[in-house]
Amino acid sequence: MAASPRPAPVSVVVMGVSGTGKTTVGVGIAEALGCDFVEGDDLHPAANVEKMRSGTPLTDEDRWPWLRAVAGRVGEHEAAGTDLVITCSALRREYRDLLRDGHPSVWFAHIDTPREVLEQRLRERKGHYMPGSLLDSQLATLEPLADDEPGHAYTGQGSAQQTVDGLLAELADERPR
Ligand SMILES: Nc1ncnc2c1ncn2[C@@H]1O[C@H](COP(=O)(O)OP(=O)(O)O)[C@@H](O)[C@H]1O
Ligand SMILES: O=C(O)[C@H](O)[C@@H](O)[C@H](O)[C@H](O)COP(=O)(O)O
Repeated sequence: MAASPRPAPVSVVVMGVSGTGKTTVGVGIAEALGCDFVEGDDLHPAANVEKMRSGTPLTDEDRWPWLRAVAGRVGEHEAAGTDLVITCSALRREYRDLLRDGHPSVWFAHIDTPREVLEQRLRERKGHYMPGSLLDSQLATLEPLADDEPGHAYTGQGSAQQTVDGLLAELADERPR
């Protein structure tokens, strides 16, 4: 009997504004899928990190090299045929189009969290370069997923585990493994 074909790999890009839970939830999704997790924040050029640390929002020009680095990681996993979970705010449609270009594995998991919850999380988060003062610009830049983009938006208001489970259920529905 012929072996059943392996499912095509999926690259879950966990997206949304700062403090929405990308890292926390992304780690949980990767554990459930049994795949690699990549922290997209670690792929920023050092100058971007310093800019954010000093309270200045990034521009499109600042973001392009970072987005290309994220896309590069997706490409590596596609070439290896392995699943991946990677965090990347991917705030604008144009950024997501870059990530998806030539990368059919990409599936966006948008964690959508109300502003007041975000403010509290950023106030309480320790040891991160991103100041809460950049939340306004993050929210102003965010363009929600459009209907023709692969992925799903899920509320980040519940527990992290609820968000992990909700996004995994949507993924299973849209990209059966
Ligand atoms: N329900 C929740 N979902 C995700 N993160 C939460 C939740 N409740 C509290 N947090 C906390 O919110 C902060 C921001 O989460 P983080 O994963 O760093 O977000 P992001 O990567 O999107 O900036 C962390 O300190 C995290 O522990
Ligand atoms: O495009 C951007 O403006 C940044 O990439 C930003 O969206 C990202 O969120 C930061 O790297 C902060 O990191 P956290 O999202 O983990 O707070």
